Amino acid sequence: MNAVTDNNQPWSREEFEEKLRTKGQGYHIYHPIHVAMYEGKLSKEQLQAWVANRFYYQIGIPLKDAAILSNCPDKEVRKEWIVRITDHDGVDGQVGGIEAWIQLGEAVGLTREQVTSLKLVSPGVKFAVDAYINFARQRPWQESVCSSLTELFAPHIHQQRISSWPTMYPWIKEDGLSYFKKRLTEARRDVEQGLSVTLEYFGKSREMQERALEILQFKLNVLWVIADSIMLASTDVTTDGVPYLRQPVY
Ligand SMILES: O=C(O)c1cc(C(=O)O)c2c(n1)C(=O)C(=O)c1cc(C(=O)O)[nH]c1-2
Repeated sequence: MNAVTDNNQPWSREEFEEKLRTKGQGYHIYHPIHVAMYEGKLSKEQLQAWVANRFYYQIGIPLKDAAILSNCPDKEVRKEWIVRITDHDGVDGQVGGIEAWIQLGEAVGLTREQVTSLKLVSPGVKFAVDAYINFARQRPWQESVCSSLTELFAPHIHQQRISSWPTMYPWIKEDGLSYFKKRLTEARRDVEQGLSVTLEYFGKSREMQERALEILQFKLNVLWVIADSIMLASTDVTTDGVPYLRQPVY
């Protein structure tokens, strides 16, 4: 077998999964705002800005999942995928992720209105989240499933917050952490489904496997830009003595 043919061989299922997992090196857990958050270095105002901005991602996720459902003709996949929407919206009297996030907002000292009005959301966060939703509207459903695979890395960052916040930010009410606790189990289940679709669908050729890695990189970029935008919006920057306007005026 010559080198050219060799390069075009698909990776084995295990190798392909390993390549996807290695992408975790670019996860937003390593973004300066998340490192500072973990180390207890954020001010109350910065944490509030993070929670208020991230709310836009939280409400975008069910829209993204509804777009995936609308593109997916496979009933068995839809039956499993639909749970992601009820996880966030709530069902049968149970608090969903969106409500739990609003409660997180209240636990860090924001009002419900401050969170849900979206007045504190920066333009960069809107662009990034909208790009993720639009990707799911426009691309084949298997590509959108692949883009959700940053969830492979999410339990680690959620666990970090559960362990560090009570010590680093004792002023945050303890029940504010319930969103992250709830996601620990949900994300593990989601990842099993997302990974099996991705390994199967993109596993057919090296070209498709490489496409899957590109898609995962796109999603890592979405998360990174969200973090960049929040950091900029919550940091005092001065140009020539003129303070940077932290919140856009609509
Ligand atoms: O707090 C985080 O850092 C974080 C990251 C991610 C992610 O990696 O996309 C998700 C979540 N949280 C999350 O709570 C969540 O429900 C979620 C759904 C998805 C998705 O792409 O479908 N990602 C994430």
